[in-house]
Amino acid sequence: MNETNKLPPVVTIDGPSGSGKGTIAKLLADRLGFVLLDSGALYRAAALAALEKEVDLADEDSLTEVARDLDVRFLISDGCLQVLLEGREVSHEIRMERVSMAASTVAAIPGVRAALLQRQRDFRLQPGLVADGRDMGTTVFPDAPVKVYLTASAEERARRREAQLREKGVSVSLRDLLEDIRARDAQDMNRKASPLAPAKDAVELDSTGVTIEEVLNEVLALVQKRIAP
Ligand SMILES: Nc1ncnc2c1ncn2[C@@H]1O[C@H](COP(=O)(O)OP(=O)(O)O)[C@@H](O)[C@H]1O
Ligand SMILES: Nc1ccn([C@H]2C[C@H](O)[C@@H](COP(=O)(O)OP(=O)(O)O)O2)c(=O)n1
Repeated sequence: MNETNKLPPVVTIDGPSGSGKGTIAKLLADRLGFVLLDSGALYRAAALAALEKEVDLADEDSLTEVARDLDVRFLISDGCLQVLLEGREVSHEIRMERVSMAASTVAAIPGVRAALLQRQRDFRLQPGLVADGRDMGTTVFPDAPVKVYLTASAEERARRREAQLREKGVSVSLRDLLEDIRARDAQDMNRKASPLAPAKDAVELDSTGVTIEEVLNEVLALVQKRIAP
């Protein structure tokens, strides 16, 4: 048995915004009793810290410093992920649209990604990890036995976001949401450092018109096949 075989197993779920990564990762982690890593929350917390410190989003050195010094903690409370930035609850704030776009901008900086790499790997604990993001299968956990690349059409993803926001009492035009999604896709896919792309050994699942339960069952079948029970 080599070192890799002794490490806890990882299921990576990468894909663009609104493809259902977070939903599937949470359900899967609950079902398997695995640890959950929402890597986007880490980039979002870094972006919020930068916005609050009024750091110029073009100043790569200062943003790298913000990421290195980031005081962020994740707690699970009543089954929900709570994000604490310098001890303050920011779970809702980091999901705001201005933070989403800033997170995508901050995440394109190689120094920021390097500063957050080990923190993500530290989530790999027994009995296993489910990690969602953009580069979980390509860069952070390249040896993961199960890699999923989840997609859905941009229109469907915008509709999902609209429904999600409507539920929170926020009304946003579908056209604006579609524009935001396309802008973020382009930024995340075209950057040099760990761009959003399927790992060579990832299984690609298109969730357009597919229910959450059906996606979950497909991923569970992969887990059963590739991770020894
Ligand atoms: N297969 C699916 N069919 C319909 N709605 C979905 C599906 N997967 C996720 N959703 C819904 O879409 C929204 C965005 O999902 P989320 O998991 O936050 O996406 P991501 O983490 O990829 O940005 C949520 O409201 C979620 O309930
Ligand atoms: N592993 C990751 C996770 C997120 N990011 C960046 C790129 C994304 O646009 C932002 C926000 O990610 P997040 O997964 O929270 O976004 P969505 O829920 O998919 O809308 O962070 C990244 O570069 N690498």
